[in-house]
Amino acid sequence: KNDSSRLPAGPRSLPLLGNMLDMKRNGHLKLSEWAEQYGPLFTVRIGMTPALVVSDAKLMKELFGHSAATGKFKTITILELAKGSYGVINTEGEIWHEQRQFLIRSLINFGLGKPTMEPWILADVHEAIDWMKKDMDEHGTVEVFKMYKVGVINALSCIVSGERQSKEDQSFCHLVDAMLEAIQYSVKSGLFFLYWLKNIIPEASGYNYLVKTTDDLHDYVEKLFDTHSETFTPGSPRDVIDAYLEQLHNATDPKSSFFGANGKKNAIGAIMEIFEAGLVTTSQTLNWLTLYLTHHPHVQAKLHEEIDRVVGQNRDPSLQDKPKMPYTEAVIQEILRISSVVPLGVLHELVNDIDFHGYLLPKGLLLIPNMYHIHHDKKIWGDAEKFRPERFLNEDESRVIRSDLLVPFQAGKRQCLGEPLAKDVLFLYTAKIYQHFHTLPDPSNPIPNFEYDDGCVLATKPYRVVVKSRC
Ligand code: HEM
Repeated sequence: KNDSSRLPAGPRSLPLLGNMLDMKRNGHLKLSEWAEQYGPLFTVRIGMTPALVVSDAKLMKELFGHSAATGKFKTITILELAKGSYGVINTEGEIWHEQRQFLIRSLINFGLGKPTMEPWILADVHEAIDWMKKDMDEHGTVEVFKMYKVGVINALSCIVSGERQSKEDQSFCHLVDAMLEAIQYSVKSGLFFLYWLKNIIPEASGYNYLVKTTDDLHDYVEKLFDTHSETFTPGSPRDVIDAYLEQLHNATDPKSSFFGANGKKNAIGAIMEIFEAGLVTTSQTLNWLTLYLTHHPHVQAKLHEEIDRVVGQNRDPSLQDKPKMPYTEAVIQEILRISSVVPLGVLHELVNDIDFHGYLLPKGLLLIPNMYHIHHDKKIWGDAEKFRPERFLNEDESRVIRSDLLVPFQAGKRQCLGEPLAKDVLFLYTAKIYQHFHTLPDPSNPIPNFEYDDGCVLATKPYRVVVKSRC
C-alpha cells in the first residue's frame, strides 16, 4: 500500500524539483533549520520522491535497524559507480547481505584488528612525517591533507592488495581523487539526486566526467584483479583480492553473488568501494583534526602532554596505549562530531511498508539520517559549535564517555563496516603526528577558516600549516 498521506509534515515543495532548490547548497544546514521547525521526523521531497528526515539519534538507530530500511536510494553513483548495482554500498537484499558479510570477514582476515596492521599504518605515518619535514624545508609550510590521503590509501591498499603505493607514483590516488571530485560535483550540480539531468545537460551536470572517472578507476581495479589472478594459488589467499578470487573460484551455485561474470563484477565493485568510502572520509577527518588542533593550542598542549606521559619520545604509539590515552580519544570523538564529514550519511530506501511512531511509512520512501543536526543540536551539546574534547570525558578527565548521540558511521544494519579500521588509523596518526610535531598557523594566512566545501563529504578549504619538530 503506497499511502504517503500518513507521513509527517514538512516544508512545502515545488512540482518536479521538490525541495531540491532549498537544499542545493549546504543541504545539511537547511535540514538542520527544518529540524528545529518541524521536529525529529519530517518529510521533504527529492524531486518527486518523498524522503523522511530523521534528526534524532535514538529514532535514527531504531529506524535504520529495521530490516525494511536496508534498501538504497538509487542515486547516480549507484547506477554508474559500480557499473550497475554491484558490490556492497550499491546493492540490496541477498546480494548485499552476502557481499557485506564476506567483505567484513575478509577485512578481518587480512588486517583489521590484527597486530600486522599496526606496523603497516605506522610505516605510512613515518613516511608522512618525512614528507612534512621536506615540504617544510622547501616551502616553509605544509599541506597536510596530501600526506594524509597517501597514508590512508596505503593502509587500505595493504589490506586489499598487499601493496603500498610508492610515494613517487600516486596514479592510483589521483584516480580515486578524480572520481570523488566527480561525485562532489554531481551533488552540487543536482545530478546526484536528479538522475534524469544526465539526459538534458550531460556535460554541465558533471555526468560525462563522472562516467569517465568511474571507468578509469574500474579499469585500474580490474587490472589489479587480473594481475593478482596470474599469481594466485587456490587455498593460499594473500589479501582481500585473493580472498575474492578464491570465493569466485569456488562458487558453483548460479544463485550466488560470487558466481560467474556477476561474481567478478561484485568483487570489483566492492574493492572500488573500499577506496571510495574509506579514503576521503578518513583523510578528511584527519585534515579537520589538524586544522582544529592548529587553531586550538590549549587542546594541542593537552594532547602533547598525554602523548609524552604515556608514550614518551622513544617509541611509537601503539593501539595498546589507547585505554591509557582518554584525552587523545576524546579529541578524535570531538573531531568526528564537529566535522561530521558525512553530514547526511548515506540515503536508504524502504523495501516494505512499516509502521513507525504512529506513521505509515510506505515502501520506496527515502530515509535521510540528519547526522549533522544530531551532532550540532544545541539542546544536546550546549556549546555545539565549540571544539571542546572535554565534553567526551568524565569529571576528572580520566575516562572517555562514549555517547550514543555520536553517530558519524550512521547506525543499523548497514552501518559503516570500515569503522574499526578508520578508528585505528585515526588513533595512530593522531598520536604519532602529534608526538612528533607542533602544528602552528601559516603566518601568511593566520586566521582560521572552518568553512567547508559542500558535497557528500564536508571537506576543509585548502590550508597549510607550519610544523615544528618536538624531538
Ligand atoms: C572516518 C571515516 C569514515 C566515516 C565517517 C564513514 C562513514 C560511513 C557512513 C555514514 C556510511 C553509511 C552507512 C549506511 O548506509 O547506513 C558508511 C558505509 C560504508 N563504509 Fe564507511 N566511513 C568511514 C571509513 C570507512 C573505511 C576506512 C572503509 C573501508 C573499509 C569504509 C567502508 C564502508 C563501506 C563498504 C560502507 C557500506 C556499508 C553497507 O552499505 O553495508 N568506511 N561509511
